[in-house]
Amino acid sequence: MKINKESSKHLDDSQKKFESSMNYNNIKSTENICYNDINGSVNPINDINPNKTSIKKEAIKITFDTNKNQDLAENMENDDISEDELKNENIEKEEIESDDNDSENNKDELPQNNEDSHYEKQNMLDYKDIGSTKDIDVPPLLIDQVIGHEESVETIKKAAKQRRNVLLIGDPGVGKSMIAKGMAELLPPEVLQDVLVYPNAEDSNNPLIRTVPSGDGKRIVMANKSTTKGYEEKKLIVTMILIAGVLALGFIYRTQLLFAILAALFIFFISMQIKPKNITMAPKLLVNNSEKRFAPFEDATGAHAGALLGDVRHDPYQSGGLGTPAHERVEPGMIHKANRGVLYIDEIGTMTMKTQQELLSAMQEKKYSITGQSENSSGAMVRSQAVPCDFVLVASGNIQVLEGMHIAMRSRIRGYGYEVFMKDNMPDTKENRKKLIQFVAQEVKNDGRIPHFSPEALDEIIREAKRRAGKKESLTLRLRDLGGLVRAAGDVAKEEGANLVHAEHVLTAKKYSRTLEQQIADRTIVQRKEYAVFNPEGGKIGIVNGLSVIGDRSGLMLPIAAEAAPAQSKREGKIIATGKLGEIAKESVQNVSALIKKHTGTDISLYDIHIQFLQTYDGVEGDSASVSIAAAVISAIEEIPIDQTVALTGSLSVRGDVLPIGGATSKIEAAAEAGIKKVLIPRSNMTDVMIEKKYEDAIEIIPVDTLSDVLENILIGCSEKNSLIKKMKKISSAVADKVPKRPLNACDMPSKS
Ligand SMILES: Nc1ncnc2c1ncn2[C@@H]1O[C@H](COP(=O)(O)OP(=O)(O)OP(=O)(O)O)[C@@H](O)[C@H]1O
Repeated sequence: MKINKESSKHLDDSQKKFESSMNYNNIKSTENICYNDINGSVNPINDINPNKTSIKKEAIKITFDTNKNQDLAENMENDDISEDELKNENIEKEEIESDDNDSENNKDELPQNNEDSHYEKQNMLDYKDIGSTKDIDVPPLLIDQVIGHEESVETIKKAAKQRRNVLLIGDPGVGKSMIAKGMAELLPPEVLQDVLVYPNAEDSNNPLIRTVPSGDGKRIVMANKSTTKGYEEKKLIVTMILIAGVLALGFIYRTQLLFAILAALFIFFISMQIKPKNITMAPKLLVNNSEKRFAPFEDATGAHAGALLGDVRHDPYQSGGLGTPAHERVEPGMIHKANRGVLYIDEIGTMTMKTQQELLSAMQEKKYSITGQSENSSGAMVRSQAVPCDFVLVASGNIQVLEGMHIAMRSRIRGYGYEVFMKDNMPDTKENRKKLIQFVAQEVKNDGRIPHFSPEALDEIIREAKRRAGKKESLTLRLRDLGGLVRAAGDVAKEEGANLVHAEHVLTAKKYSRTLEQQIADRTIVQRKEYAVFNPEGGKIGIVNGLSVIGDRSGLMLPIAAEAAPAQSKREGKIIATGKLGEIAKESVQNVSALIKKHTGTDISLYDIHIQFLQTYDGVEGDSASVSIAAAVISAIEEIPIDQTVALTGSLSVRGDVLPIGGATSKIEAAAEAGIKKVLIPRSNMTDVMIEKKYEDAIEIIPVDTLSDVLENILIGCSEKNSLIKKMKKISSAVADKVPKRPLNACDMPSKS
């Protein structure tokens, strides 16, 4: 086993942070920490550390143990650690300790950081004190159930008070529609109105509109109905008497029977047509708010023009006065139903410009006439008086939605309201974990079919929220997805007849609730292995195992091949990249050429360099493959093989520094799934790593800072590799500064720890 000294200090930080995330206190060292696994057996913390690799175990000991040398000596016995390495470890330890001391001394300078770490160590999560989520009170108001968007909620409360429009921009499932619904609860319900539509005696195609306080509309229509009922009963009796009389005469005068039947039918038909004035003038209740406790909330997402703006139904019997009166065919739109309430439109940019324009004029005028939306329908002849539609618009979508949004609409929201950008994660603090627990309690209550969650199950949910955040010290706010896991875990527990959801139910649910992208990624890995697109063994020139992300959080192996051929053009060589590259990916390919020239001294203008993203039919975007591209190209030019047991990811700056990327955890998991033994990731991503327990022993995670770190870890071949690294050091002083102080590793094949 080899010790990666570079990573030890970093691991120290990661370990401390992870430890605190696990809600363990009263510990003297990491060795005291145990947890129960699915099978109920007690395991040391090393087994649940996401950053844990064989190397990291050592690093942790170095960090926490007082008898370090003794441990190292033990490790030497168990593993192949040389005395030199032991010395280096001592130096490393001293460095770590002095760093720690430094940070102690810098306490005053860095109050925030130290406060945080102190806080992480000292505070216990309160949720261990609760029996289950049953003990958690769910706030009655929806707006108070919104987790993690305190600033947005404040803005919404302000907007509700002043009846302002709001534009919510954020990722799917972060609670935009929930906030909009919550806003409706904050608007005063006592000012609601009902809307009635009456026929217009002078112009039947222009029905009249009347607004009354909410509840009155229903009363007026009911009163009218009871009058109508009495009249209809009387009319029926008279009609029956007349028909009976005529038929009786027909029977008396047998020869006239046929006439009598025809006369009876005629009487029946006429009586159907007779309607006194008070009935023909009966109103139709267009908007009924009588039952509403809160201001109305109308979700008009994806509504077509008729549903949004109101419509008048077609009547094939319009001519001759035999059809349904125009006012009875008038149908309200969502803008009218949302009067004095909230009209919510998700993905507003997908609405046609015409509909957005109409919506805009409705917002400006606060009233909007209803007319038939189809030009070929008789409804288009009808136009009601203006119907009130004084709503608060809450529009939402992701950032791209702005492109499809009518410019005047956006300006109107900005001028008379607020624009809110919603977060997709929140800091991992005690307070926020409590909020997540409240979220689980809410989801259980709202679902109504699943059992409550035990503290260990909550622990597992919080850990998953941390993983899904994909960012250090953060918890995800994509709570719709997390709610899916809560429900799936509840279903598993229910199936087993458990009274509470336990940690093992959450773990089982995680298997069932894999996203489509995760399933596709799994299948792609199997396929690529089958067809030998990549093979995690040995070394190959110009082929590197890159890593990418599909969907939200699914990693995928991205094999990249590079080939360098003498330039065909005398003036300069070309970089030719294939595999459906997006703009950012193309730019990163260009940047790599500058880097290679600068850092290896090779004039790549002498070559035509072909870079292929193997089997990427869906395209590649982002620059997180730039490190991989650089490694593949350097390997191709210098003809030094690349270790195929290693995968890597990272964005390369033009100075050769490896910069952080997104989706570190899922990329590492994808690499482990593909049988990769080592993965190189940017050092600054180390604290983001929260890999699943099952991958912990399968893969070694190595943090890298610079391109030379990458090459050191990925190239195979003793003399060529060393001379390349030396050349790089010599050529670029910038790189030389970044090269680690430690001596070069002995050249060897990758370790199989
Ligand atoms: N911040 C949050 N606090 C509490 N629950 C949340 C939050 N975000 C999402 N949820 C849960 O997820 C569900 C779906 O959220 P919601 O529909 O509001 O998301 P959205 O941002 O509007 O998504 P989309 O843009 O896809 O419509 C909510 O009903 C709630 O159960």
